[in-house]
Amino acid sequence: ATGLVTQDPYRHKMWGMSELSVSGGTRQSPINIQWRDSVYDPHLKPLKIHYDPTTCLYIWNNGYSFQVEFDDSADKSVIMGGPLENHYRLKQFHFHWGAINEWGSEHMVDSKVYPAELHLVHWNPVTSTSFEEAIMENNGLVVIGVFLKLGAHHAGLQKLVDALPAVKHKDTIVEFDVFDPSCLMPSCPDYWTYDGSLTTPPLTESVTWIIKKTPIEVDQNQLEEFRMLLFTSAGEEEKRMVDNFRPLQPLMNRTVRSSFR
Ligand SMILES: Cc1cc(C)cc(S(N)(=O)=O)c1
Ligand SMILES: [Zn+2]
Repeated sequence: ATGLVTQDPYRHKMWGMSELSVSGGTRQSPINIQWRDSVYDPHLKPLKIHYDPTTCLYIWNNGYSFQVEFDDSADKSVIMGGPLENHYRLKQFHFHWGAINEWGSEHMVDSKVYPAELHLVHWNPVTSTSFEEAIMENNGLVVIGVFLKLGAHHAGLQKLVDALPAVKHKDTIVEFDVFDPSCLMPSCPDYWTYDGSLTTPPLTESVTWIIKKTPIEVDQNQLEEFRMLLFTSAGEEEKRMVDNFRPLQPLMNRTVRSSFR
């Protein structure tokens, strides 16, 4: 993983390992999850996921990743259970990936890095009145992380991949209706959970992370489609959208809990 340092993905942005952690940063993300240091918590419940496919709105390229946005004006696509005290609404999901299959994920497991990582971002409608407010709230957000590994073709992901050429450039958008992101979840219920932060600005320490233990499989062509997106807007000199992951952050005084023995 030392190679990663020279591959500092956001070398053109000062919020990787090199910047002063945000607000005294005691709970920054991503982290390396040391399996043997994680603590089984028998009080952790199974995660309950109820996504309504008709809440899917559109896909857009935000200059960091491609993002699928959902209608979060009601409790239609929600998660509950797991480490959570109440339900959280799905707002968006996006991915992080590398230029090659040897790296790309933000979190690692025993220093193993995956070629990509899916983040499903949810906010707490009980303690916040909007997603924007929840970003600034302690535990205002829950992000589910799912690792992607190279393997079989993923039929559910392909619908998303087929739309990517329409959002090649930064700030482009395409309608995307009726998609159920549950198809991107592994069937294995096991997860780790820890308190962390956003991995992109504003890097606020408002996230309860739920990292699924089992990766989903996608094929080479699907990963290569991610890598054909651009960081840059139409008309600018093209910069391929790759290595859009933040470097590992110090664990500091945190314990990662597991839902499984
Ligand atoms: C709210 C939010 C926005 C963005 C762009 C990225 C995240 S992350 N990578 O921490 O899941 C969260
Ligand atoms: Zn993310």
